[in-house]
Amino acid sequence: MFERHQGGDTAILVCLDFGEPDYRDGLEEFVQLVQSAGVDPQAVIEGKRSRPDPAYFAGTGKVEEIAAAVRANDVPLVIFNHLLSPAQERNLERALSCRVIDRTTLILDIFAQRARTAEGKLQVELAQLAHIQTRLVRGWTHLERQKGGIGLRGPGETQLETDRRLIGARVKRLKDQLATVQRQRATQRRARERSGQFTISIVGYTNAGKSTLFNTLNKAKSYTADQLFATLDTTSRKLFLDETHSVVISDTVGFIRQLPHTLVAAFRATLEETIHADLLLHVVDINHPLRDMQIGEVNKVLTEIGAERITQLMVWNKIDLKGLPADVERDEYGRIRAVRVSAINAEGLDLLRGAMVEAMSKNTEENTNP
Ligand SMILES: Nc1nc2c(ncn2[C@@H]2O[C@H](COP(=O)(O)OP(=O)(O)OP(=O)(O)O)[C@@H](O)[C@H]2O)c(=O)[nH]1
Ligand SMILES: [Mg+2]
Repeated sequence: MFERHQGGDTAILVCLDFGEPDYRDGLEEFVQLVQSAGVDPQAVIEGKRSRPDPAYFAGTGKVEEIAAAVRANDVPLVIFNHLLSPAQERNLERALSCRVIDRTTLILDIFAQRARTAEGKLQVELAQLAHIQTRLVRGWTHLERQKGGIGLRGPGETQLETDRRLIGARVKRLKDQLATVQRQRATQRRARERSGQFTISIVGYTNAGKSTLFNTLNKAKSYTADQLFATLDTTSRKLFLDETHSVVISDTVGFIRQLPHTLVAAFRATLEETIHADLLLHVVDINHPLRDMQIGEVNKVLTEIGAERITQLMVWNKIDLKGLPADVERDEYGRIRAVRVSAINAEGLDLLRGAMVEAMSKNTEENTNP
């Protein structure tokens, strides 16, 4: 249904949060996101959002600056690190004579490229359709002859009605298919619950090292990479913590700030594992300059999916990069707050296993003595 990204795309990036806190790091994350989508950034236009001209989002002078960069670099695409309304996108495309996409379309495209399982693909397509539906009012005709690349599917104006109907029908079919998958998952989960199996979900910001931790703990092979959103589908394994304790542990999709709502909604099925976990391992890159923001964003998404009450064990990862020792942090009551590890070197994983066993026994105590 969509033209897949062909690779080799080039783009001008626009980030208008200049002066906001964490501006530099946010920009760096944006560039990384764009590269994760397989797009080659040619230049970054920076600035502040313009108040007087909301239709353009950027003021007219800024739009001219972007247009000049588009011409100078001969790029077919401009990517904004912001959510754009359909009207803003349309106005900007007219003014710049090239495709304009927003942060949501960018993230959706990365997800579309990464989805591996049937379930993951269904969920991404559903999210894309939801995003497109709001954009179908726009005039596509001015771009009709351009081809390829992310964010572009070019039905002409006359196609609009047909497209709306087709999309509606497709959304319904996808939802039915997803419902089937969800029922299967629920059945599996109930079977696990009946067997009294303790379940743990690894959660965290994208690129924190969740899959690396999952692999090292399981010595299994799950896809890791230094790119954003390497993992999109939930993988679960049975893990023995010691002679007497075993758990089912799941690796999950990473979170990012401004994760599109449509995507969170679509990924509910995958995140079901997280909602029903007995314990969350919240993995954080201890060296990351934005780690506090990242923790906050992860907790925000957890609240959004109804998982905010599940006990969290913080895992400060990548201590090797700072030469920090593995360690367990406890609060004033002696409860474990966090464990410092290096997932890649398996440093501190014995401490982490111990902490998981402790959390398990706490949990059982609470359940038997309410
Ligand atoms: N130095 C160091 N690098 C690490 C460590 N753990 C993970 N990494 C690296 O960090 C990058 C991201 O690791 P992943 O395990 O794919 O991260 P993730 O959280 O699963 O990411 P997504 O699936 O994209 O959300 C990879 O390049 C890993 O090699 C660690 O303990 N130390
Ligand atoms: Mg991963």
